[in-house]
Amino acid sequence: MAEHESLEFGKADFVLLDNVSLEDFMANLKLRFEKGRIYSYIGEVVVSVNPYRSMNIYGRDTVEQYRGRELYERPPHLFAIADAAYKAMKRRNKDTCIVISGESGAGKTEASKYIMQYIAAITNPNQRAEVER
Ligand SMILES: Nc1ncnc2c1ncn2[C@@H]1O[C@H](COP(=O)(O)OP(=O)(O)OP(=O)(O)O)[C@@H](O)[C@H]1O
Repeated sequence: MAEHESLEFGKADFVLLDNVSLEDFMANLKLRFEKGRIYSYIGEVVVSVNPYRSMNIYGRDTVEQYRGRELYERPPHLFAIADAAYKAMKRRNKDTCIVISGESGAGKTEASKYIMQYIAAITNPNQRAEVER
């Protein structure tokens, strides 16, 4: 069983909840957060909880785990969404967007920075200069 499927960390995707109620949603979110899992999915949407502490989950090694993978192959992460958007953009040759929503202080700006960092890391050096610009 993959690490992110282990029940020890709660359900990685809220669509797998047996009973969809606010109580069960919050209990799963809390369990995951307490185990250091700040990201979860609702299908193709990432739910993020602001950890307010530095997490060692955005490094080069993590980038490599997500590069070119499908969404459900790895534990929920912003990098999985970034990769899916990048792949969709290349496949369709059309602009793509990622919608980030949440209340003030939820971590939207940080999330957008990690997404851009990921895109910069996986594009080739010529494109990277343009992404960084
Ligand atoms: N992934 C993260 N890891 C660690 N700390 C984080 C993370 N995301 C947010 N934070 C912390 O929370 C603070 C607020 O996050 P951020 O500025 O991204 O919120 P925001 O949703 O853009 O807020 P606003 O809507 O008010 O601009 C950051 O300065 C940082 O300290």
